[in-house]
Amino acid sequence: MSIRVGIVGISGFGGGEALRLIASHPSFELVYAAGDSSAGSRLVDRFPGVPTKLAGLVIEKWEPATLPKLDVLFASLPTGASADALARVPKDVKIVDIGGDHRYVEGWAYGLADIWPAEIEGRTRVANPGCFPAATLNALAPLLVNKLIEPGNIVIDVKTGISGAGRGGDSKFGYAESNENLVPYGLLKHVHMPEIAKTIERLSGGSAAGLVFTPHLVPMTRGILATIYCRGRATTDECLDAARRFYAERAFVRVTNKPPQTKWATGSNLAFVSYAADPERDLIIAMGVVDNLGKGAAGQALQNANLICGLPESTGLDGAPVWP
Ligand SMILES: NC(=O)C1=CN([C@@H]2O[C@H](COP(=O)(O)OP(=O)(O)OC[C@H]3O[C@@H](n4cnc5c(N)ncnc54)[C@H](OP(=O)(O)O)[C@@H]3O)[C@@H](O)[C@H]2O)C=CC1
Ligand SMILES: CC(=O)N[C@@H](CCC(=O)OP(=O)(O)O)C(=O)O
Repeated sequence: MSIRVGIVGISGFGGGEALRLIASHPSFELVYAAGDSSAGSRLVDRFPGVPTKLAGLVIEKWEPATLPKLDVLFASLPTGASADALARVPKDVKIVDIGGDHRYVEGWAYGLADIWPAEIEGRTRVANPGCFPAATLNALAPLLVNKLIEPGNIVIDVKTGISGAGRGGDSKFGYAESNENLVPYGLLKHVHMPEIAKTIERLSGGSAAGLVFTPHLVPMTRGILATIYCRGRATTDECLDAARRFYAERAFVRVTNKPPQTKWATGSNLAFVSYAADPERDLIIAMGVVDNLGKGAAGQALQNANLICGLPESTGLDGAPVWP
């Protein structure tokens, strides 16, 4: 069965990763590519290594009124640039929005594919979580659901690779500014705080009022490591056991005894979670690792597309990570 898919924002980092994954997906056929300044280029001009079958596909100027017949559209546009345009996409085209415009918006499923796949199946509009929520919520979910931590007292410290900012990102993310540099940003008000807080509240039934979230840019291309400080009396083994039970049927979340490393996930849709706890100090440290372009963007987007198309969720996503 061939499922006709399109990508708008294909020249960007998220769209380019969606292209890479779709190119080897057994059921998805890429028939439409769109963008803005890249319109008119063939895929091979932007991606010299693209498989031959896709090389001649021409990137079109993004215009929802002129879409070809599509089953699924992946939107990977700057946050703020997709809401109006996606509202004009015909209802029979399923959409997975990788950007931030539809998270916790009426009519859209919040696509935490490893945590509530049943809420995504059968939907036609899915908002992919942000890259930081993807890393942190997979680590927190087993603790929150099993009431092992206080939902109102969580401190999240996150490190991200530079590709998280996109290729259209601010020039302050150039090599000279980023190499051998560590940069905290978005303190106290990062845009991902509301979706993290809402999900903590949904999973725990309590308030996330004390949430602290601080991201840092680190000089690597891909990867996110979230180190999350929580209050709770469980032991390390109890946290690991809770996570192993919670993810027993899930294909993409690996629970590890060792603290996870960003390279474990590179190029994959995997999420790694682990825990270290000291009950006497009322302290649980949860750790989560993803590739920001994998589980943090295009990988989870394809997992969500599989779910809404009625395919096994791992279809086209079970390749091993890149190592080293
Ligand atoms: N990078 C990451 O790790 C993650 C990104 N995201 C989100 O995904 C979205 C895309 O991010 P990312 O790929 O990094 O960004 P990039 O800056 O790398 O790419 C942006 C893309 O959007 C296209 N675009 C911009 N404006 C328009 C427009 N008006 N009409 C049509 N196309 C347009 C650009 O096309 P052109 O080149 O043709 O102008 C380009 O393909 C953002 O919302 C981002 O926040 C989410 C999770 C992780
Ligand atoms: C390094 C960097 O800048 N990362 C981005 C997160 C990327 C992402 O997930 O963005 P959306 O929520 O807009 O989809 C940021 O902090 O805003």
